[in-house]
Amino acid sequence: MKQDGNAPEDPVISVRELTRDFGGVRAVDSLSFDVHKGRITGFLGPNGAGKTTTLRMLLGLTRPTTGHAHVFGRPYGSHRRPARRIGAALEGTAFVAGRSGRDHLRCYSGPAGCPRRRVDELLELVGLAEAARRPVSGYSTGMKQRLSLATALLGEPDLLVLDEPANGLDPEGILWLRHFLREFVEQGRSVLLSSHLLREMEQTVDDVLLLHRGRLLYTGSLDQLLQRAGGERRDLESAFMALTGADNGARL
Ligand SMILES: Nc1ncnc2c1ncn2[C@@H]1O[C@H](COP(=O)(O)OP(=O)(O)OP(=O)(O)O)[C@@H](O)[C@H]1O
Repeated sequence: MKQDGNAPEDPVISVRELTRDFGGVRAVDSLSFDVHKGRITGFLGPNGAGKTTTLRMLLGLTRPTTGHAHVFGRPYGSHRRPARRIGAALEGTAFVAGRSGRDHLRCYSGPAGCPRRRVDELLELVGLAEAARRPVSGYSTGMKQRLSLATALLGEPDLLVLDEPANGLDPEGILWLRHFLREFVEQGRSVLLSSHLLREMEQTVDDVLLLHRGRLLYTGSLDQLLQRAGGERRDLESAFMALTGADNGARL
């Protein structure tokens, strides 16, 4: 039976021929891919590859030049209560400097349809309970990442869309994030995360969308990509280099 336009076998995200130009610059070039339920999908590529622009189009924040991006079978903006289905944390989230982490979450809890008591549960979950009453201006980058994640979780979404969630996290934080995301998808939910940190993501993702200069180089499982990479070092960086040509100056 179809639910909200999305049968179990349907992709959680479907992107078709998605393109975005900024003036003369083609930031995203004819992307087509699907993201599947119960998987952690890594949207990977070097700085400037077009990851953030794509995620912004997915979330209805940037208009595509052509093509479309659907979440649960329809554009993000046409969901009645998007935060109940899709939790998003994009880079550069603005926080009101003097506001505490707890008050930040409380402000967003109403629009997300979340009871206020859940705010304290979420602060505990992301490891910010002790810092909850301190102003966000005093938070480290990693603490802000945790707060962004908690904000994305307010609506108890089925899908998390995270832009560079590992940035600013220390090794312990990255390990924590990895475990958290694994538990999240084991509940039948899904994650799309962007990152330029290929080594970190190799330990985290199930599926890979490899992006370079706005174009998709690979879409499929991490295992298949590593198999294809061949060579002595079967890792994501080598696979990326093999797909782009090792001497093309791509910076990771
Ligand atoms: N608002 C904008 N105006 C003009 N150019 C833009 C704009 N947003 C992005 N771009 C350009 O589009 C390209 C892709 O940028 P984007 O931020 O999507 O890449 P990214 O893969 O997310 O990079 P990073 O890992 O550095 O965040 C870059 O060349 C960038 O300069």
